[in-house]
Amino acid sequence: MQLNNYIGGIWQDAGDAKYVPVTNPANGEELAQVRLSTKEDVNLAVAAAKEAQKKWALVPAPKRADYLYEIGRIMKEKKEHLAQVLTKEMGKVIEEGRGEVQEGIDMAFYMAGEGRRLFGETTPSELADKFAMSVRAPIGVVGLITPWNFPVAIATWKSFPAIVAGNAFLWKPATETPMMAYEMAKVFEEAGLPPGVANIIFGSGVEVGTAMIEHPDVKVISFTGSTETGRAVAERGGRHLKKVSLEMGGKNAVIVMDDADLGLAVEGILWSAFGTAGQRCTACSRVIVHKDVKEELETLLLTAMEQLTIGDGMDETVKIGPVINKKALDKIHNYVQIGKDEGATLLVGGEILAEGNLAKGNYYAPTLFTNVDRDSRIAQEEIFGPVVSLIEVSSLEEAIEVNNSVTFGLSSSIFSRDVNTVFKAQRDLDTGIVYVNAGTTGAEIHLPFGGTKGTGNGHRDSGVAALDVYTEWKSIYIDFSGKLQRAQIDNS
Ligand SMILES: NC(=O)c1ccc[n+]([C@@H]2O[C@H](COP(=O)([O-])OP(=O)(O)OC[C@H]3O[C@@H](n4cnc5c(N)ncnc54)[C@H](O)[C@@H]3O)[C@@H](O)[C@H]2O)c1
Repeated sequence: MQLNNYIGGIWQDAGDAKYVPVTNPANGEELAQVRLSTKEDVNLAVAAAKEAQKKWALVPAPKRADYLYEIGRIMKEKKEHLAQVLTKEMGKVIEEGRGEVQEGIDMAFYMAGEGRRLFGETTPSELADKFAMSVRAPIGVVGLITPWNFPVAIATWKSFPAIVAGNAFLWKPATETPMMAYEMAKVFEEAGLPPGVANIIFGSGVEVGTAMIEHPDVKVISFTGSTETGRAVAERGGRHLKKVSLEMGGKNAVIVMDDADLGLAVEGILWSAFGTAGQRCTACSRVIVHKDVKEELETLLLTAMEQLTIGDGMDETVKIGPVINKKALDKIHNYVQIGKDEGATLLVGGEILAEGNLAKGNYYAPTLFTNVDRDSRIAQEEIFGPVVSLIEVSSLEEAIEVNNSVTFGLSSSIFSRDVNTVFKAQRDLDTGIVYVNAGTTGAEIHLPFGGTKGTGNGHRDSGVAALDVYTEWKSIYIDFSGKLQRAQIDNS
C-alpha cells in the first residue's frame, strides 16, 4: 500500500515520488510505503488550501461546525478500525489506542459546539452614536506539524479548531505514523469537507516542514514535537514572521508526600510512567518522594511493576507495548547507562528485551532508578521511554523546588491527603497542568493543554484557548452619527 498526499480533495498519483517503509514497532512488519513529498507538493497544497479557504471563511461558523459533527460521527463508526491502525503503526496498547481515538471524537463534538459560540465582544465606544465590537476572524492557510506519539489526538486538537474558525490547513504528520493521517484524510473526504479545506502531506520534517514554514501563504504554524525541533521551527518561523504555536517536551514528576495514599500513588505512577511505554509528553519520568515513605514506595512499586506484561499492543492482555523504533530504543538504553555512570541505583529493568516473541520488535524493560541526584542528566532531560527516577526530599518546599528545577514545564502531580499541602502545591508547581491525587497524564479535551518554560511558547492546544491560535481579533467601529466623529481628539 502506497500512501500519497490528499491535496484539494484529490489523492495524488505516485508519479516519480520516493517512498519509505512504515513498520509495525511490535514486530518489524512493513505496513505501508509513505511518500516523501517535495517543496513542489507543498506549493500545490498551499495553493489548493488558499483557494478553498476564501469560500470556507464565508460559510457561517455553525455550518462549518456541521462538518465536524459528521467527522465525529464517522470516527465513532470507525472507532475500532482506527484504534487498530493506530496500535499497529505506533505501538501503544489497543486499550490506549481506543482511548486516543475517543479523544479525537470528543474533540470533534466539542469543537463543533464552538461553531455556535465563536464569541466576539461588543464594547462601549468613546463616542455617542458609534458601535464598537471585535470578532474572531479566520487567519487563512495554517500549517500543522505533529509527532508520532499521539498520531490522531494531537491532529484533532489542531485541525478541528482550525476548521471551525474558517481556516484551511496543511497537515504534515510524523513520518513514523502516516497511516493515521491517511485514515483521517479518508474521514474528511467521507464527511464531505469541501476540497482544499483539509490537505494532508507526507514527508520529512526538514523537507516538507521547512517548505511549509517558509511559504508566504502559510500564516500560522502549529507544531507539537521535541523541544529541539520546536526551537528550529520557531527560529525559521520568526524569520518569516509566522505566528508559531509550540507544544514541546516534558520532564514530568509525581510528588509523593508522607501522608499520601501510597497504593493510589503507585497506580498513578505506573499508569503515567509506563503507559504508551513512557512515550507521552506528560509521562511521569521523576518521582519526588518524601524520605519517610521512600522505602515503602520503592517496595510497592517494585511489586506492582512485576505485574506489567510486555508485548504486542494488539494483545488485549498486554499492558506495555514497544517503543517507536530502534533509534528510540538505543536512546533510552544510552540514558540508562548515563544513569548508572552518574551513580544512581538501578532497582529493576535497564535492558532491551529481545527474547522469544519480543525479538522482532522494539521493547524496553520498565526501569526504576533510585537515589537519583536531582541535578543529574536522567533527572533533567527528557528520556521518552519507560524509565523512572526516584528523588528523595524532606519537605513540600523541597519537593516543589525539585519539580521546578527542570527546563520543562508541562505536567506535575502531587499525592497528599492534606488540603493545605495540595492547595499550596497547585499554586507553586510551575507547569501548565497540575494533577492532585492522580498521575501526570490524562487530559480532558475541553481544558487548555500545554506547558510553561521549555515546553511551550504560551499558546495552548485544546479547550477554547486553542481558538486563539487559529483566529485573529478584528476590531470593527460602526459610526451611525452621520458626521465624521474623531475618537480622542473630539473627546479632549
Ligand atoms: N507538549 C505536547 O503537547 C506534546 C505532545 C506530544 C509529544 N510531544 C513531544 O514530541 C516529542 C516526540 O515526538 P517526535 O519524536 O515526533 O518529535 P520531533 O520533534 O522529532 O518531530 C515532530 C514533527 O516535526 C517534524 N519535523 C522534524 N524536523 C523538522 C523541521 N526541521 N522543521 C519542521 N518540522 C520538522 C517531524 O517530521 C514531525 O512531524 C517529545 O519531545 C514529546 O515530549 C509534546
